[in-house]
Amino acid sequence: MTAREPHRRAVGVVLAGGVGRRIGRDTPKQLIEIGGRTILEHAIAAFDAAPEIDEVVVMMAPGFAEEAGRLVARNGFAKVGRVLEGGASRTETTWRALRALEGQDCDVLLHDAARPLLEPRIITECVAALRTHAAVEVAIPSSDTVVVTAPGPYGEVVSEVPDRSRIWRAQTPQCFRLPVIREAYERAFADPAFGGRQATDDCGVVLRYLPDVPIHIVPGSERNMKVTHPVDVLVAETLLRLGDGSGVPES
Ligand SMILES: Nc1ccn([C@@H]2O[C@H](COP(=O)(O)OP(=O)(O)OP(=O)(O)O)[C@@H](O)[C@H]2O)c(=O)n1
Ligand SMILES: C[C@](O)(CO)[C@H](O)COP(=O)(O)O
Repeated sequence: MTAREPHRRAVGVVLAGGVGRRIGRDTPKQLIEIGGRTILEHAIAAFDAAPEIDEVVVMMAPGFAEEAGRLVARNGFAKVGRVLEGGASRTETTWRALRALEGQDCDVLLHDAARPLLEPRIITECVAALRTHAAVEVAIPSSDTVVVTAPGPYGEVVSEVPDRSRIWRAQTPQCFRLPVIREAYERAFADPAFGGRQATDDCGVVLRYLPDVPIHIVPGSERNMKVTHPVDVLVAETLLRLGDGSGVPES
């Protein structure tokens, strides 16, 4: 019989500090309803219902924290300890969340509120992976070929076609032991070369500032798509209606 591992606290951070410019509505895209609930509520619900998660922190777009608090209360999300305002970019919102967790010894799962269809399986596998890895990326193999460009005489030209078998599409949650992601962000924000340069994801910050930390991959899913453009609202609604047992393959 193996000794029982001590329980490490796991905190789900729902990043909802954006305004959804690419969707182009009057209110942030995370307040759009799909299947009778806002995108934000779907994202919070995934963590609130997960047995592996101890606490949920919601980072909301400035001016909408009260609205988020109302949605939390309406649903009775018992694990949501704090609803805080986000920053001017996803990177800054993440940094604010990490500072709010100061002093805690926990794992953090940083999730885009814009991904409302996160499956329990992914949360379970991420928390399990954090027992043996300090950094975890959820990703799916790219089904498109990706091309790299370089400036040409009349605009960008294709300069490279990387081997697709090594190209993945990153999703969220991006998961870390708190001291590791804090250290990476601290170094990033202390680096004048990073100032203003916005990382597109959190694993990228770890890779750049703590290159010796291996980043483990947990398989994501096509369902865990990000609502970015207007058409994505229709896709998310359809996937939600089809449900988990729809035969829509996970990846
Ligand atoms: N200042 C910001 C910007 C983004 N996000 C969050 O990061 C996730 C991924 O960002 P994205 O899809 O780009 O959302 P928006 O920034 O809202 O969209 P857009 O770029 O079209 O304005 C979203 O859940 C978004 O709310 C955040 O917490 N704080
Ligand atoms: C973190 C992310 O969701 C991984 O795919 C993505 O990079 C966020 O990008 P966005 O431009 O902030 O939507």
